[in-house]
Amino acid sequence: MGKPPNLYAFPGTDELAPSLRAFVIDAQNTALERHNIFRVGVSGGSLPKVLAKALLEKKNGDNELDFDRWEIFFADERAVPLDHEDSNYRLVKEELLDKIPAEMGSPTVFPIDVRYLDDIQEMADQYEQTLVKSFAARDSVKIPMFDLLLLGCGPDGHTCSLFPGSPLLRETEAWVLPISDSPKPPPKRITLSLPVASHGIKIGFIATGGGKKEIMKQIFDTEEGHQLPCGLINTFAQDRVSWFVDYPAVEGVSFPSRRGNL
Ligand SMILES: O=C(O)[C@H](O)[C@@H](O)[C@H](O)[C@H](O)COP(=O)(O)O
Repeated sequence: MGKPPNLYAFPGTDELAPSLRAFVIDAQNTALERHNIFRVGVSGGSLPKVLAKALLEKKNGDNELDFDRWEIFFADERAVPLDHEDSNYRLVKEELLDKIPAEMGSPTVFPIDVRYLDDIQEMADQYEQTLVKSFAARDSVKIPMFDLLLLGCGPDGHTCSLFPGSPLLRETEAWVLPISDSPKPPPKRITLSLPVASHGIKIGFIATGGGKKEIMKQIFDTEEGHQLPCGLINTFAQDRVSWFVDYPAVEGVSFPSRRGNL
């Protein structure tokens, strides 16, 4: 596997949160030094809640996070209105954005263009243009390199809306792809392509709960697991990847995890 990913295990999310916070702040500071902007891609699922715990629970003043210089993009999004219960934008807004105290600044957020709910290819193309404007305009890149991607892991090994065995995994050109038959509802979505998802300067996976232990064993302990979307990102991105998990999620996993702080 080359340089293996980092696997950090904690008793629960209360203990995981401070280390995830340190990881995010480190990525932020590196990005701000490098190009004065911090571009983050986030997924839906259980992640936004854990992220909010990591970022917002510090008491006694917080000058470590500079949200004014954050740009938040969606690693995947469901083709629904922004106030729909399935919307990842709505989830991130309610769990995190709405709770950021004014004195900590305010991120610039890039939701999908809901004029294209009935044409997800166009929605994906438009979202790619959104990325082009932020990334290529500044850095003239062939592929956007997010300063930080924060991703989840589904019980089948999917990440973003890249599902096991999907032809989307073979995409080499497009940055953003439409999917109309997602096995996890709702079916219509857009997602970052595998090359973009693998090119994050830092990539953090968050996986918690005993429901993840079987897939974690596959991803980390088997050859077949390396072909699953999460496993492919581990293989491509190597030690740029850090997993933040709780003990129930890695029960029975042989791959060495480090316990406690980074
Ligand atoms: O929009 C989505 O469906 C998510 O982006 C998806 O990729 C999620 O991250 C995983 O399914 C893990 O979800 P949990 O963390 O809730 O298990």
